[in-house]
Amino acid sequence: MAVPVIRHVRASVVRGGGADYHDQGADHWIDDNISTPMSKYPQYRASRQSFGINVLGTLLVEIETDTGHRGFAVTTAGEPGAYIVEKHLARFLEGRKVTDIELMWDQMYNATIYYGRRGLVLNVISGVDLALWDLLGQVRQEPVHAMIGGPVRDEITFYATGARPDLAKEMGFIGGKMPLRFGPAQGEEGLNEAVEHVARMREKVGPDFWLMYDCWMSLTVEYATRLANRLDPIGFKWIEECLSPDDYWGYAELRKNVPRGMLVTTGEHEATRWGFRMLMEMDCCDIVQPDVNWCGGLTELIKISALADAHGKLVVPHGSSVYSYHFVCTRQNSPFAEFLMMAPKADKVVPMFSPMLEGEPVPVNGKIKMSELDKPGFGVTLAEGLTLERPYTH
Ligand SMILES: C[C@H](O)[C@H](O)CC(=O)C(=O)O
Ligand SMILES: [Mg+2]
Repeated sequence: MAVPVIRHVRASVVRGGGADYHDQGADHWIDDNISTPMSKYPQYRASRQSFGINVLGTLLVEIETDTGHRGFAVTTAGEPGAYIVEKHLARFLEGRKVTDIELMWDQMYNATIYYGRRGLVLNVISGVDLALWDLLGQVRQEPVHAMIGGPVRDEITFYATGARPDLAKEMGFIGGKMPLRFGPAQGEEGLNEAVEHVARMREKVGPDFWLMYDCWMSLTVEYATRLANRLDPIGFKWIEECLSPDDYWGYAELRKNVPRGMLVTTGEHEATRWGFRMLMEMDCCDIVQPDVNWCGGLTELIKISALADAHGKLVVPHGSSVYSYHFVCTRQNSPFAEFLMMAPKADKVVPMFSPMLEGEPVPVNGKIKMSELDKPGFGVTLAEGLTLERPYTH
């Protein structure tokens, strides 16, 4: 059988939620007084949108073959991402067989290395890579999970990230990860409030439900160590992304400092096998959290995961909806997954990439059954009625 050849690559921008899940309206828990590296500036403390967390928006990558097959994916990269796809990366796809994914990845990475390696460029490469996997699934009429080894369990178990772990418990999740609202910018009073908040939540959820803090790169080693020690007696599962992703040395120190049994997690803003190699060889954390939308896509996540397995680390990907679900179900060292609560008050389950995807599965009683993922590619289509803008062509 002749292998279909890629004919067209298109990149568009979509605003309002979707893969850029920080691009929400007013009064959303995800933008309400969260400790960040910008919290030291009072004018940027109350809202992450005030310093531009949502400037990029969602990038949509669509790929079409000479046989009329189509694949697509969304990621966070917006208009600059669209430029990179159209003006730079499309050349490595058009004319290639749909099965040449490894080769296309290698060319995209090496051709952008002089201005890329991580951040925006890797978000874009991830988006293209995921669209290629979706396309291959459409051509073969197979789910992505089946093409990367197949499921190792019947369902995926989730913890929830959001402002209301107490409600997440009622919805069947195994744990609740809260945004840290008070960090070094609020001094001792902030630290006390952060600890008291967990104590109040522990009262509501009982002794066994996991509680975690997402510190979104906003702490110092000294502050994170004190916070971890104060939280330990309350029962605390993990402390996440306490430091800048560049501070591998700080993470290594923090991991030694935290109380025995408390986990240190990080990696959502790390990219490629080489970035994760640093985290693992320096023993920076217990769980790595690559975001398949940002770390280099599925092609790279498979390598990161193998590296993590060899280092005895769990891989619990950050967010990323179906792109993460199709991976997590295939790996023994990814025993559970994250679900980001995108309802503004975190009081109900809505699809993580709302309102962009049709057919996006959601956890029911904290679980998604494998049968939900048994559709070609990533099993989703673009929602109807979206406003797509294609700012560049090639
Ligand atoms: C809640 C966090 O600040 C961030 O918005 C999401 C994240 O880091 C995570 O889900 O993990
Ligand atoms: Mg996080």
